Amino acid sequence: MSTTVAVIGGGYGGTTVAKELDSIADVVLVEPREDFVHHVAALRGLVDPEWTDRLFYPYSGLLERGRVLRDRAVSVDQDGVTLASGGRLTPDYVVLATGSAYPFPAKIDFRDSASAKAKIRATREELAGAGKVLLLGAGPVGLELAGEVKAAWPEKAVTIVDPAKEILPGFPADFRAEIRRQLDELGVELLLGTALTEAPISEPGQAKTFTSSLSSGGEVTADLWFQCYGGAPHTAYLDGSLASARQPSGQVSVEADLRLPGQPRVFAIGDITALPEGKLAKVAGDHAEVVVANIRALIEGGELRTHTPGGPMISLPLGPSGGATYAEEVGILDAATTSEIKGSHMMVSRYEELFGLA
Ligand SMILES: Cc1cc2nc3c(=O)[nH]c(=O)nc-3n(C[C@H](O)[C@H](O)[C@H](O)COP(=O)(O)OP(=O)(O)OC[C@H]3O[C@@H](n4cnc5c(N)ncnc54)[C@H](O)[C@@H]3O)c2cc1C
Repeated sequence: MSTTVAVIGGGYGGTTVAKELDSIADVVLVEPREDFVHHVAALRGLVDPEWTDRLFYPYSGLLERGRVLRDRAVSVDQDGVTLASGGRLTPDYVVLATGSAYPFPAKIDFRDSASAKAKIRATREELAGAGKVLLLGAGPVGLELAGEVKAAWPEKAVTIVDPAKEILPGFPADFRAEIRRQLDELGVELLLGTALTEAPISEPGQAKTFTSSLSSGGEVTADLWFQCYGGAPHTAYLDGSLASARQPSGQVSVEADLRLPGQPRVFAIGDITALPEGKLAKVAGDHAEVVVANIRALIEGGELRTHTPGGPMISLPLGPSGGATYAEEVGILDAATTSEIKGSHMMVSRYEELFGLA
């Protein structure tokens, strides 16, 4: 009888595990969304109408033998998975790959793709009519969104506000300086070490002019704002003896072989893991490779592999032709290289291949 594997969450990590185990195990991928959403390109999808449809990939092309169950795990314990539909799975192995939530437009919280696309299009219309755009948060999402807005509408005023004193802590000063130089060149106003003293009167993404005071003195007026901070891992479903692996942050503790402590049959990968490394699709893919190798070893025999968290890395486009990239092995890469490796194509060909569209 074939080994059964339930993969919970069909994002960057989960789809890789499901696809790669499809030929050696009976795989069930549990995912509430109608389509895979290529969130790495979500901000391009907001500003550029040609990109909106390119964010969505049907799960139907992913697996040959296994199935994709359009459902949601409401409880996962040491013995199996309880689904929102009421069903129960009791596989040999469970891979938790439920990722994280992030405010729109960086992540899109609709499970049906028509509603998701309608929300993106409606927000783009609001954005198109706004002269002054305020982004709260100068992390990778706020900075990338500033670059996308400026690339699509150079005439708009874009201001980023963040209480931190510096952008992108943990990255080399030269990298931060290069990003700041390009933001200056684009005319993006960066207000660091300050915060709004009261919340904007409008909803995020809604065109409605407001003025708010800044904690450092002065005020800021904008026609529309977005929240560019506040990611949170999806792990509330952990139950039974798995619940103790859940940290106060919501992240899940894992051993070096990516199993939950004391759990021989339950793995976790990607954004939910409590590992000291960047929360990246690239990292979720690295975790997926280790888990695929380990489930294979558990089925066929052999040594288990371990994952060692890597150093800081980022590829930060500022529009299709701007931005910079940093990784320890390569150092700082310029705008042209960043455009070549990410900004011009947002890595869609990888997903066209994964979902059988290439
Ligand atoms: C704007 C933006 C740009 C980014 N750019 C890059 C980049 O250039 N390079 C890079 O490497 N990373 C990038 N990232 C980070 C990257 O998107 C995440 O690190 C990555 O999505 C994590 O993958 P994951 O598999 O852990 O989870 P996710 O991709 O978040 O997938 C989790 C899946 O689980 C599903 N799920 C959630 N709860 C349940 C449940 N209870 N039951 C079943 N399914 C569930 C969700 O619907 C989702 O489909 C970017 C992120 C954003 C927001």
